[in-house]
Amino acid sequence: MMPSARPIRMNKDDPMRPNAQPVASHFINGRYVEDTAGTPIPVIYAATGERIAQVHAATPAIVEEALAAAAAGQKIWAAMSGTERGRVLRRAADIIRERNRALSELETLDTGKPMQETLYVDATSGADALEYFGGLAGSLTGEHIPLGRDWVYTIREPLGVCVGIGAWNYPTQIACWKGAPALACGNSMIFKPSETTPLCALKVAEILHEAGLPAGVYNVVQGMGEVGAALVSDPRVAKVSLTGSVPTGRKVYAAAADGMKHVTMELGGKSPLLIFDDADLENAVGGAILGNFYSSGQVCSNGTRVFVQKGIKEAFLARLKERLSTGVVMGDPLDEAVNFGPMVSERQMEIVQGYIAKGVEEGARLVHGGGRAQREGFFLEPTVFADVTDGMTIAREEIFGPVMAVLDFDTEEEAIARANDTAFGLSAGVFTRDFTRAHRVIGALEAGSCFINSYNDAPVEAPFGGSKMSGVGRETSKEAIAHYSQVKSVYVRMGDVEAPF
Ligand SMILES: NC(=O)c1ccc[n+]([C@@H]2O[C@H](COP(=O)([O-])OP(=O)(O)OC[C@H]3O[C@@H](n4cnc5c(N)ncnc54)[C@H](O)[C@@H]3O)[C@@H](O)[C@H]2O)c1
Repeated sequence: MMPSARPIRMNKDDPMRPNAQPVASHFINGRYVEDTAGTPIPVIYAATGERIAQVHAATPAIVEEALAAAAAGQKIWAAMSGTERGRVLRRAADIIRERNRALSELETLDTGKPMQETLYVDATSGADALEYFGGLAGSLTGEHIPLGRDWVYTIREPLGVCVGIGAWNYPTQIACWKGAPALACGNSMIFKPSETTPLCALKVAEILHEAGLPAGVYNVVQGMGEVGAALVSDPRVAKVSLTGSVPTGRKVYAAAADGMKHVTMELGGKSPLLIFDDADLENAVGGAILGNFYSSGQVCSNGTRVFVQKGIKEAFLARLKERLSTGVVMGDPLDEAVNFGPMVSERQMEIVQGYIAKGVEEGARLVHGGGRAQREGFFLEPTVFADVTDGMTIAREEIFGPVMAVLDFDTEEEAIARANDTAFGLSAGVFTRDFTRAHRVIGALEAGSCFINSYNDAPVEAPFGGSKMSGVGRETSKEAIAHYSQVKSVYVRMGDVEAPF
């Protein structure tokens, strides 16, 4: 058992670099906990390939400790008023904002994403979620349904112990997007971060407890798939929220179904971005850059199939190439001048390199990038393929890297049909100056999170999530409340019971 709160220590060998090594691997029942019998998980800084920390996967004893703590903590938490719960969440949001720089540095070390992103997006959006759901916590009420003399009232109740399982691209945000609505509703949470990025969620847990969260209400355990699977199948768990790939989603959904548990599935995508001839060229190019190269392309909602109408195609490609040639600054992501970081891991880099090779092999025209950057770490160049056709592998499978596929189209109807010809349905975007068309096209696209003349905005006030194979349920916004609570309905008879005999 270790002390529960401390700032990120500076590295003794390099005083300019924060020390990534956490106090211990897990955070359970309000404190850091270690069990070195668990499989070691190295934390690799993607910009250099060096090992910067190590944690241990949870042993069965750690999983049991977390489940017992979450079950006990949930009872205490649910007995508090919504306003009291909300106050804790809002206080945690304030602490996160005060420590934004240190938390952003940790996010950069965990993921390799540039400080230019992490300073403004990661801890900040986590704080937004805690603040937003903290604000809602006091108003999560049922309703009164009059039935003549009788009446029904409903009570919005927590589900119980919730399990959150994270992907590696937004470790702080995912820990908060799942934790904040769960806790606002009176649930407890056990969060298992991705084994690739185990550091940030520990800080979220630490800060929540510093803000007054009762012990056991938000716990973090480390581990690979089997730790996630052990949590999902435990009968004490009422709900599972996964952010991950479709193959993992299938497994987790099936395991949750066995215990009839609630699920939220935030899975992968191969989203279409439609650019019409009349679009503002600069904004369309900007949208395509945001939707393909932010976080080095490691964003689930990315618009990686960029359908460009033939009349604007050459101008679009020329301007895109120009902006990529002059604007990309690669380097140590801790340097705030850098705007393009590495792949999260060597493995992810190799997966993306495999897709680039496939693109070339299947006849797509490489118009920019395509190679590994000549530097240490797992950097790939931002890559653009033109003349991509619908059947090519790079147009069908999620790549999760900085690879844009540009496809041509003639008519609106054709673009919609081709955009929808995918098993995924996470996001979709349209760039046009014709607003009637914009709304008509978005209305016809099969996707959960859509954009008009913009791409990849994710404010906490708006629902986020996918349709088709991209997922079930919604995160963020008031919609998330329905996925972390259940309604009890109570019939109240004011007169006598009329029984048949
Ligand atoms: N829709 C979204 O909100 C969203 C956001 C980010 C990432 N993603 C998706 O996540 C994927 C990339 O992340 P990843 O490579 O970490 O995904 P992944 O599916 O490999 O792993 C996700 C998480 O599931 C865990 N896991 C693996 N097998 C499990 C099992 N059998 N039971 C329980 N847990 C298990 C992993 O340890 C990890 O924590 C991409 O497909 C991306 O699109 C989706």
